[in-house]
Amino acid sequence: MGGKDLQIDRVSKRYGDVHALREMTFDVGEGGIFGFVGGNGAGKTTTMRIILGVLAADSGEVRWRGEPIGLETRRDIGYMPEERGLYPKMGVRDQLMYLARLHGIRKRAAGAAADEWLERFGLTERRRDELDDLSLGNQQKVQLAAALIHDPEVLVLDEPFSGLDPMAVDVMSEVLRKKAAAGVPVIFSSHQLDLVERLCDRVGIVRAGSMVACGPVGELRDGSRRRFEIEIAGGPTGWADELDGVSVLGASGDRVRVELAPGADEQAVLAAAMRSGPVGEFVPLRPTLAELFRTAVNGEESE
Ligand SMILES: Nc1ncnc2c1ncn2[C@@H]1O[C@H](COP(=O)(O)OP(=O)(O)OP(=O)(O)O)[C@@H](O)[C@H]1O
Repeated sequence: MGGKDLQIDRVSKRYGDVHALREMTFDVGEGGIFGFVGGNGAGKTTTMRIILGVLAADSGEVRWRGEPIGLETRRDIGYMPEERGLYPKMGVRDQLMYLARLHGIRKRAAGAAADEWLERFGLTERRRDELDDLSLGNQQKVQLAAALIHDPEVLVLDEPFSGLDPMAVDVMSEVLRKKAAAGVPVIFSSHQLDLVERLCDRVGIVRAGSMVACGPVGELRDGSRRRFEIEIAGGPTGWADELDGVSVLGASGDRVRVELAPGADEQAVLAAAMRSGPVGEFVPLRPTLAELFRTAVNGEESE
């Protein structure tokens, strides 16, 4: 996996009194899928628009492979804007071809690319239909095809999964995985946290225009806190109460849930458990992305 291909460096943006972005900072490397999550109005769309250059930042910089991103590179980005923006009354294949031609692709190659993407999204039968006549999910697939038609070097997708049925989600996920595997950095925003957790190797959680947590999903889940559930047959009580660096969160039956302070040794906890009786289970309790999200966005600690 490559270096920091796309860097968003301390980007700030105000709309009048609204401070939409405050020093937004993150990067996406070659072959990575980056999930951009945050509550409504957190600043995801604004960030994506600034990456694309459809909106100017007040300060900060977007860099592509170390250089400030310019018009040429921006042309190589595949963008799926939140407001979608295809032509509702134009035939599906015609508009894909038109967009490919705008990117300088010759007619024959543009036709072949349009046909290929329509085939991959299962829309070959609908190629002559107006976009308007397609279901929402199928329109969404055409939008993604439009972002992909010129074989972009980067993909920036604003909520590409919203409104898709599970089958369409699978098709879309597969396309993003393949693109990432071919070295194309992919950034997408979503409110579907289970999907983000499944698909992304890194996530960024945004609150009020800033990045509040960013990294591989596994690391964020491991790093936020260390909790364990321990089962000892016979359910002795109080065995964990006096251990250094250990708080007991609760107990029921044979099980005790504990949280370790930073630096506390989990092996010492295991040894203490084993002295108290036969240990059936010693299980790390890792928060889900949804729990991390709630903690990061609300500042509330979830059990
Ligand atoms: N054109 C605009 N004029 C004024 N304020 C704006 C404009 N566009 C966005 N904002 C404000 O900037 C902030 C960030 O909005 P943005 O659309 O980037 O959030 P988002 O994370 O994409 O939200 P959502 O998940 O709801 O799509 C919000 O407070 C929003 O109201």
